[in-house]
Amino acid sequence: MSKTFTVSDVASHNKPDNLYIIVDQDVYDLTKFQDDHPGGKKILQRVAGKDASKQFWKYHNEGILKKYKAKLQVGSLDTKPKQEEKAVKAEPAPGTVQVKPAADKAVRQIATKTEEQSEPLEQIGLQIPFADPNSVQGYHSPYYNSTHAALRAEVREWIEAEIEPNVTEWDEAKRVPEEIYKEMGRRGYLAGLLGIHYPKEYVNKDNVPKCVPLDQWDLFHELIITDEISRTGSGGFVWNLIGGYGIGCPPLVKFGKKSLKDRVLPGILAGDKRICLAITEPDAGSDVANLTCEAKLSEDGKHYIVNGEKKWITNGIWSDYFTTAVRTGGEGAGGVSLLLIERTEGVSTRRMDCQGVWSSGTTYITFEDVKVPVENLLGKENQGFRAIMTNFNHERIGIIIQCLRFSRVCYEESVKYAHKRRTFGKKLYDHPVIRMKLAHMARQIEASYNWLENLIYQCEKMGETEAMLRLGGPIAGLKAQSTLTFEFCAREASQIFGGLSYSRGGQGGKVERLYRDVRAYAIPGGSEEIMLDLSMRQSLRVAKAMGMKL
Ligand code: HEM
Repeated sequence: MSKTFTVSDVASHNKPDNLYIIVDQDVYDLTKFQDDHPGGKKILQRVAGKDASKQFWKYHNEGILKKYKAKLQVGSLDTKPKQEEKAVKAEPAPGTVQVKPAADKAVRQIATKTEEQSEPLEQIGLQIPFADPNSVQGYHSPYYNSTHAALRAEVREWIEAEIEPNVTEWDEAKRVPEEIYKEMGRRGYLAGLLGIHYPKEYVNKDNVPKCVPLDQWDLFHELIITDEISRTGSGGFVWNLIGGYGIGCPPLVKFGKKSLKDRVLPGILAGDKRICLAITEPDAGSDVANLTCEAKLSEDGKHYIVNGEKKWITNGIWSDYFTTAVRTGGEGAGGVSLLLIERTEGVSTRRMDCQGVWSSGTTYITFEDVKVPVENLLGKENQGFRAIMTNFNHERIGIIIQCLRFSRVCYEESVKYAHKRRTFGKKLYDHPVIRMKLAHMARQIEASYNWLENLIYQCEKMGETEAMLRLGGPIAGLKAQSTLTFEFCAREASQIFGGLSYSRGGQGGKVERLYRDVRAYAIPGGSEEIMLDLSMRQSLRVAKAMGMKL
């Protein structure tokens, strides 16, 4: 791999049975690969022995090289600088600014000189305006310090190197290797996604994030993990890792008995066991108070016997534990409890085929005479409704973070593509109608994201009850705002990519996938209609109780 070639060395490998090309001063042997090349072998034979960088970037994005480099690269040109910058593209798209090492160093010095949160943090990424939160593009922010910057850099490096090149394959296969989930545990990320302090008492001390002192862990660290894994542009991937866990585990941590937590939490936080949230039923979605799955106390009072069905349960097919809403009492909200059901006799799960989030494992569950020890009751009997409602705020914040990053992915992919695709003699970006689309995407993303950061800050500062009362309305409003933003951005990106986002995979692959994922965000966790209505009802009800004057 470390072999050095001159341009004329490469030129001699110019036959179908001896086919080398140059991309960005690296040399690739495509002799065997040409038969498998999805774009055809003749197109490769036409550039055999030549520098094909321009043609390569016309048809592919960064992920391709990340995926195939190790397999196909045989060396580099003698003219290639030894200490090359990390950027993989030959020419950054015009309009994008690569952070220069000197500038980077200066920014780093600023960041380490003081821990004051108002100083700009280290810049990462391509610096395309609005493609990242401006706090990582050298702007001031009151919310972040150097521990946030370090965590973001750590997660981004992992995702770019080991996840992004494989996400499409995993999505098509409708599952993510179990090893990736375990890695979330080993890195200590799972334990940091519970909407509370970092539960270090349940985590092996070698498996915690090294760049953040755990007593400083806050909701912005959680935001960063979710935001960065969402850069993959796959709702299925994100939900595979944190979809079931992020909503199923918090009720166990908050309301589970100590003996139950001691027994099951370490395995879950380590990524060895999986947990999901089972609330929705074939006949009860947003209308949680009317669910029918019943749990009857056995005569000896030692078990609940559970019977019922749950539908659209994320991660259900892979889960060992199900945080389940059951009816233990009479009708309505006052008869609902939360139970941790373990995978045991009487629990059956089957995968559901859905429009989007393919690798998330959407599941139909049946419980038939399942015996659940009373020790597994989370909180008090018939008081589960409140716990479910509190949990919704955390779930919705997660959905908002993901939707806004997916919107950025649609925008970022569009900006890059608009700088390389030419129509009617000019780049797409040079057509005002395309810039208008990008501007409408950016303004919605930025406005929503600033609201998100503000609400997370409020969650950080308020106690749980105050947050539940005063933030339920705004969080519901922002959930609707971000799913609508996501839908808008996916649509506009799709128009910019044209046919490339109509077929699966390739350059428009992320946009095509996200377009299919939109409904998985706009419907669950409270549909847009219910969210908008709740945002008014809840906000005004609470304000009235607090002395609002009309
Ligand atoms: C290291 C060398 C190369 C690798 C590993 C590679 C790999 C791939 C892959 C995986 C695809 C499927 C689409 C995607 O996932 O993006 C593809 C499509 C394609 N490739 Fe390549 N390729 C290479 C070089 C080239 C070169 C040099 C050309 C042109 C001279 C080319 C032209 C195309 C075309 C036209 C398509 C179809 C694009 C479309 O469907 O819109 N490839 N290539």
